[in-house]
This record gives sequence, structure tokens and C-alpha cells, in this order.
Amino acid sequence: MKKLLIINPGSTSTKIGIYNDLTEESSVTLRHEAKEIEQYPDIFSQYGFRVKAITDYLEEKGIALGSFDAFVGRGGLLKPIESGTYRISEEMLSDLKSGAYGQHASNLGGVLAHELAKESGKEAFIADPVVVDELQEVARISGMPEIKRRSIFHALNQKAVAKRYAKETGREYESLDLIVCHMGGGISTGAHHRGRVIDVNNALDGEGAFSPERSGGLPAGQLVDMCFSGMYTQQEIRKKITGRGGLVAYLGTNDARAVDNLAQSGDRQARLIFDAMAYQVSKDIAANAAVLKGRVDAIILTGGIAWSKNIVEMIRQSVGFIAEVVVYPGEDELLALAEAAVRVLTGEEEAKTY
Ligand SMILES: Nc1ncnc2c1ncn2[C@@H]1O[C@H](COP(=O)(O)OP(=O)(O)OP(=O)(O)O)[C@@H](O)[C@H]1O
Ligand SMILES: CCCC(=O)O
Repeated sequence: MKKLLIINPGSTSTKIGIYNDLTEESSVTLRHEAKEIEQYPDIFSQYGFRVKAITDYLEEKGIALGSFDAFVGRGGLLKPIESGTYRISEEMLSDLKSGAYGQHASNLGGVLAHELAKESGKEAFIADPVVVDELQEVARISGMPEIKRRSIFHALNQKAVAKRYAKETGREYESLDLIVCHMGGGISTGAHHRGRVIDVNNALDGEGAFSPERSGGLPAGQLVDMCFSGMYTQQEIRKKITGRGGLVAYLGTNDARAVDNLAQSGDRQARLIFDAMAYQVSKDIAANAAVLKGRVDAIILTGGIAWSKNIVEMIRQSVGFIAEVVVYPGEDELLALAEAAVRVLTGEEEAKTY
């Protein structure tokens, strides 16, 4: 039996899991308010407070670092790579720390797993990072030759729930056409064609629906005018797109549950913005039905926001005509990371090299 420490830093939370092989011994989701996160200039500066959250949790549980066989983190903005489990190398670490490919909370997953593993001389891995890239060639074309579309999305959870659906319906993931929509701090909607995510919005960089913390796609001309108005620095504009966009910008909170409750209690602005998020998500789902040429086995809604019966119902009403809507609220990321590590530790799969 392998004891695993799983670390999943999200944009609004740090999720920690202690697993014995695939059995969860304990787990916790520590929520971070936008105010707490935004005092840090970049992701790597959050290292101290996130590592403390983990070591405090282990201390509370009375578990020594040395008792783990391996450490697994959710990674991270890296160069585009294929789906799989990766041993954390020096080159990967350097890209995650420097933000060479951009800033994302999951960059810390690989760094935290590596640093904690180093203290006890154990192995560290990441699996299905946000840069998994299976886009079909036509999906890379943006409309401006200088700009190539990129695949940045909740690959780990999208793949995990798609495989879960396949298993539950007695079919192979590789035989299905699915639309998977992850609704968390960011929102990504992917077209899964026979085991490959052939199109997906770059959820980090202003594509697709707005979300608790991201602006989503914007009218380009108005954005250009803002950029050159002299009123904002480049960093301020970037923050407005990723980090301070979406619900935070309209309503001052990244907590979709609070917005849902406000909307239900009659707050008109909260109602409008929550409806708009559901509206934009529905449009993304319908666009992916075209990508899959109308052959859609199921639409899967997942991520923290899928706990909201209200948003699920709004989306179901808009896209239910395409295929059945299946809801897996929250995410299976901790288990998916444990599975990835166990496959490597038992020799069933070889760890890939970055
Ligand atoms: N019952 C609920 N109703 C509505 N929203 C909810 C509910 N429970 C959680 N959420 C919302 O889900 C969002 C967080 O989702 P999740 O935990 O999937 O995000 P994350 O892991 O921080 O970020 P990401 O998924 O983008 O990596 C928050 O806005 C939270 O308020
Ligand atoms: C998973 C990358 C997208 C996001 O965080 O919004």
C-alpha cells in the first residue's frame, strides 16, 4: 500500500488529500477569499501561505511528512504536453516557479509536491496539468495569424469526470463524444471526441464564459481602447481578465454560492449577473455541439458551481435539447491525482518526462 499526499491549489482554494492507494484517509478544502489572494504580486509568492496550510493540516492530523511514499501536485502552466503522469524534473520546476508559461495557482501544486518530497527524500509527480493539448488543427486558428489559440483548461477534472461517466455507463471513454463543462474559479468547456479534447476555451486567457474570477471573452475593440487609454498598466488589465474579472468585478466576491443566494433573495444585480454566467456557459456548450457535429453522448457539468441546482437548471433548459445533462458537482481531482501516481508506483504506467 502506498501512502500519498495530494496537493491541489485552485484559484480560490487549496485542496489537500491523504490517500492510501486509492482510498481517501482524509481531505480538506481550504477556501481563500479574493482579498487574501490578491495581496500577492504573483503565484509563487503564495508559496509560504499555501505550504503552511498543508503542514498545519498534517500537524492537526498527527501525520509526519516522512510517512508518505509519494507526493502528487496538480500542475501547472508548462509548455503544451500530452495527457499523463509526469515526474517533476528540474526543468519543469524552473518553468513552474518562474511562470515562464504564465501564472496559475496550479503552478504551486508541482512546486509544493517537489519541496515536501525533497524533505523526506521521496518521489513527486504531477498529472494532466492545465496545459494538456489535444486540439485539432482547425481549432488552433484564431483569425489573426500572430495569435494561435492555446489549450489551457481544467484537464485533470474534465478527463476524470468524462472517464467516470464512461465507466458508469459501461462504455470506453475512447468511444464517446462528450461536452464537459468545469465551473470553478475559472470555467472551461471542452469537446471530448473519442478520448481527446479537440477543442476547449482557453479559460485562463479571456476565452469562453466569464466565471467567478475571469472576464471570459471580451469585445476586442473596446479592450484595445482600454489598454491604450493610459488609465491602466498592463498588469492591471491582465488582472481584470484573470483574477479580478467576472463575478468579482460585478459583485465584489468570487463566491458563486453567495451570489446564487443573493439572486434567490431578490437582489436584481446578482440575478442578472448569475443569469448571464449561465447564459454564456450554455452558449459555449452549444458551440461545442457543433464541434462534435451534433453527435453528443452527454453534456457533463462539474466543478464547485455545479453544486448550484439553480444554475444547473438554467443550463439544462438551454442545452437539454442537445443531449442528456449529467451533473458531477465538485471535482474528482484528488482521486484522479492519486490514480495517476498509483499507476506509476505499481508499474502499470511509466512516468513521462517533461
Ligand atoms: N453550493 C454551491 N452553489 C453555488 N456555488 C458553489 C457551491 N459550492 C461551491 N460553489 C462555488 O464554486 C466555486 C469554486 O469552485 P471550485 O472549488 O471548483 O474552484 P477552484 O478549485 O478554486 O478553482 P478552479 O476549479 O478554477 O481550479 C466558488 O465560486 C464557490 O462559491
Ligand atoms: C485551469 C485553467 C483555467 C482557469 O484556472 O481558469
